[in-house]
Amino acid sequence: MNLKFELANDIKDKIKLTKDERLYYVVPYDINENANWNNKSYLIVTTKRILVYDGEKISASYNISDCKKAYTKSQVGCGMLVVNHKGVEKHVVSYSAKHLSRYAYISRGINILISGRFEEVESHEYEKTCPICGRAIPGTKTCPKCSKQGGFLKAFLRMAKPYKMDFLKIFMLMVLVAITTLLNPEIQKHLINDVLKGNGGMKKALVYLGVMFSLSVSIVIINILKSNGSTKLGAKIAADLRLKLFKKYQELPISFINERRPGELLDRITQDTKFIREFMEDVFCNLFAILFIFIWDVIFMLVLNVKLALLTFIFVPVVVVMIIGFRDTAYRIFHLQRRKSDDVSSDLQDVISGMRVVKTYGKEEIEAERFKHLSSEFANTQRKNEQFWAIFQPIISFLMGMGVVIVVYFGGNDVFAGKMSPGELYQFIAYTLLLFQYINWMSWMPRQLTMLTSSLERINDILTQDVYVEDESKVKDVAIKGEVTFDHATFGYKSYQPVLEDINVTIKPGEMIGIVGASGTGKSTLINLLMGLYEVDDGRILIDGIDMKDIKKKSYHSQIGVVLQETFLFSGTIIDNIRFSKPDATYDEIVKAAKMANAHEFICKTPDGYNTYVGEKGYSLSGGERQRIAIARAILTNPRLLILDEATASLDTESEFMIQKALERLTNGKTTFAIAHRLSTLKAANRIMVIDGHRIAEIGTHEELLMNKGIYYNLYKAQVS
Ligand SMILES: Nc1ncnc2c1ncn2[C@@H]1O[C@H](COP(=O)(O)OP(=O)(O)OP(=O)(O)O)[C@@H](O)[C@H]1O
Repeated sequence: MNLKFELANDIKDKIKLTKDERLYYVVPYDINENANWNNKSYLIVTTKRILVYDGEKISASYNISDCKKAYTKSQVGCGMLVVNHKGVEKHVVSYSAKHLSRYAYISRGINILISGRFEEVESHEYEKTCPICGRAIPGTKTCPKCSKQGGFLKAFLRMAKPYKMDFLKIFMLMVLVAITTLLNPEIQKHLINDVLKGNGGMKKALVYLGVMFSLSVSIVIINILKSNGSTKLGAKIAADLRLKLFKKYQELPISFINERRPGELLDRITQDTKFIREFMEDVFCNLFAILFIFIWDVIFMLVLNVKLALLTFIFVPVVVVMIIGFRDTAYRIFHLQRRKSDDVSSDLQDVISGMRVVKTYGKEEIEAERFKHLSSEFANTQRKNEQFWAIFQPIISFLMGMGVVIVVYFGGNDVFAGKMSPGELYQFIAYTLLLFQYINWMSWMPRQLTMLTSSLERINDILTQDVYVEDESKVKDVAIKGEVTFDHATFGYKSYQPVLEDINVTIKPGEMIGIVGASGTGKSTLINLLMGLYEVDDGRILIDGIDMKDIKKKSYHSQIGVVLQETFLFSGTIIDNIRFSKPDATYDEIVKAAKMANAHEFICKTPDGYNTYVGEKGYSLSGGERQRIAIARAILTNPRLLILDEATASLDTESEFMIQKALERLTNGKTTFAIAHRLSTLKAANRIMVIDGHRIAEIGTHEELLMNKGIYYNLYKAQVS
């Protein structure tokens, strides 16, 4: 997200930077003091001042040294930046919702300057609206309308690069097809002129027929080889793209995955790669052969009879203009169709994974109705798309076909006038028919290319996303002892909405800390940060005094264990699921872990013991059983840091007892973060941390917090009574 827009020179002159003053942020604001839309107005932040440029003049200026704090206020569809200037809250600028994130960064940047530091804030978020056309960007990194110019060929070449040799082989076969195809009319001319006009005998005729036969057989053989090669190449490219996308999904930050709908991500792997494969099989394998034939065909026609050739091409410019004219419409409809397809896939995915809830509440009909609506919207766009091509393509074929009529009429006249031999006219008509046969094929090209462009764009949107790559020279393997420090840690899922602010706490190695607080206060967020799923926006998380960012992710994750309320089991056997945390664990290690997790007994009672297949999400196991598998998973890696998120919530007393016992074994001597709503489950905790109002509201032992008579005391009282 751009935080430093380019300023015109006349505005720069008005800022009048002093000698040691630097320009840090320049961002537009679009609502003026009368609540009207505003253009070309900027908020400018230098190392010393906050300036407001209202489109004509610098209308306000605040010295940073006089400010205490900057913050943003979100309102419906808009927001405002406020600074505390000389003790008075000053409204600096207002902006529409599209700038909410941008101003969150700016207020953070101003606060850093207020605190006397000079780090510049950067934003890795993408723009939500296109800076060129101003439209909302619909689920892709760049605006589909503005990005498509010139980008397609590059994207295609980038995709094709690893398969150079395969492309070359197919290309050679295409050239062979073209040569053999173009030779046929030449032989036919000789057959008519040399043999049929009475100059040659049966022997000569048989020779020509033999050559024609051999050419036809060669065309068939080369075509088979070519189609085979293209099919293989198409399947190979599609498989490679699927794998690349899959790997990329795993590398992308969880925030990116959360922002996209599952169906949309799924469609890019299944549908878009399928379009590319189909393009390779149906279009690409003929593309160059046809272009080659086309060019030579035109040359032959011009050599044979220039006048006739030019008359044949009379409609070509009309067709080209039509194709260019309708390119944008075709592109837009295709993009819409792909998005509607995403909607259908996402809804289907939602309903299938939430089928239990749907059935429990008897909402099958409502869901079917919703699906029907989405499906018919998709069908409508698909219909519009097909209708468009159903009209467009025959018009193009018709226009091009008119050329044959012209050839027959004018060519016939030339033969009658003795300017052309019948063989030459036959050859010319053969070339014209060939030309129109391929033009007809090419009239499908805009459609195929639009499909390919749209799919390539959606695939590239994912593949070109920036991912955080560890700098091998900076990160290191660390044997964790277990001290965890939150040092002024601040984080929000949305940059303008902090969930946790200025968290400061140190947890000693082996300490168990309970995390409590009302629902939605940020308990899970705290452990999400600790699990490395998100990075803090400000401040640091230190593990044994080392910034988490400087520890190799693989090394860190191999030393943490997690037991969450909802245990996700992959489709596979129980043993596979336990082994997930440590793929090289031996059978004995797994059984030992399962015994410690109080899981061995129930596993032995399942039909195939450790080899029992647990279906998708492990539905065939009870909540308590799944939980114990998760504990066994955690035990297996002997983690130094343990994260328990309501591990015993919603379990019956017996299960809870079994799990408590297993957890006691697991947590022994390990730094443990345990979230709990039922405070009784935190008896073993050394300290308890209460989160409220984005911050740590209270921290201490159970007894200390009770004596405080604060939030914890009230929560405890409410639960006991
Ligand atoms: N992936 C997400 N994207 C955006 N906002 C989120 C996300 N996850 C949580 N939030 C928001 O962050 C806030 C804190 O959520 P969090 O899950 O950390 O609360 P919690 O204290 O664990 O709640 P609970 O006790 O109900 O589980 C909530 O307002 C929630 O809506």
